[in-house]
Amino acid sequence: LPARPAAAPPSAARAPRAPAGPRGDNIGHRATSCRQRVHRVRATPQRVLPRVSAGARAEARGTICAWRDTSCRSCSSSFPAIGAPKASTTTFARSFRDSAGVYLARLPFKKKAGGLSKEVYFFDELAEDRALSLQKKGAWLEFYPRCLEERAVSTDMTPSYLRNTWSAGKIAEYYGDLKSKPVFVVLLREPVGRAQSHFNQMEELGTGLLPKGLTFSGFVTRYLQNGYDTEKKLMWCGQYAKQLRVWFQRFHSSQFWICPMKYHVDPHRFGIVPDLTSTFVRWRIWAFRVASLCRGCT
Ligand SMILES: Nc1ncnc2c1ncn2[C@@H]1O[C@H](COP(=O)(O)OS(=O)(=O)O)[C@@H](OP(=O)(O)O)[C@H]1O
Repeated sequence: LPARPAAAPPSAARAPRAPAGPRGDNIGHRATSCRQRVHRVRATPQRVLPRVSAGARAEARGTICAWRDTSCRSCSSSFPAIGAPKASTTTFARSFRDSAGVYLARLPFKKKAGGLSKEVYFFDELAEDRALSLQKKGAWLEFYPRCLEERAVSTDMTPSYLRNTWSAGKIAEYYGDLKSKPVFVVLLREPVGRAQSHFNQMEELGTGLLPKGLTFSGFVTRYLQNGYDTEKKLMWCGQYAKQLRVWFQRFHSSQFWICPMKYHVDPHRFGIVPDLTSTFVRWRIWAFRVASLCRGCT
């Protein structure tokens, strides 16, 4: 990973000296009494706040500058869906991205869907071979909307992150001091059904990653006999407890929104919430107006 950009030098972070206030606020004034001196000390930190319009300030309230770098004003993903593969993440992504204020990365090299991308693979091993990579951190952020637009949530829904033990570390390193801010969506499906769905997809795609003639039932039998797993680790993909343990070592467990797939695709049947997705989205949009990550919003 590249080193995090160095913090801006103190002189750059410091706001220019304010002119003498006309209304008796003594910021920038010479303190002439003890009382004024105390007031001045308290007021000083406010001087580093950006001088932006009231509307923009309201929008930015509660957002956090990741790098204190005003050259880039794009917002990183604050709400990644990390898995699991074949657990209805595409359905989730579709309903979610149609909600107001929700943004997916728009990748110029992607032809379909106007470049909108559910799966970015930025924190995956694949990222190293792609146009996006951790080495191009700034380039990645440019694909997200700018701060202070009507953005509530920006997201990356790459379901392979959950199973990849390295993705948690990459994300934690990337966010650094702000790693307590993102919230991760995890949809989980009954593991054998998940594996079968994945197996079928690999067969249909003809990836060549399955041994010739192997049926799903033969695969399960071999797994039960000697722990055999395919090259794509289809059985490992369903071992959520082990995977989440790695994530919980990097992030606090309260940062994970974990939902069994059956509740997501058929909430009525379980009498949970009449419309789980939209309720969830509304709640999250509210939450992320407060907690979203952004870069350079000063
Ligand atoms: N609404 C609803 N109801 C029932 N089942 C649903 C629904 N949405 C998605 N699915 C099933 O989820 C499987 C695809 O999951 P993903 O979209 O996560 O796949 S992927 O990882 O993005 O490739 C895939 O499972 P299989 O059909 O067993 O392959 C989809 O049928």
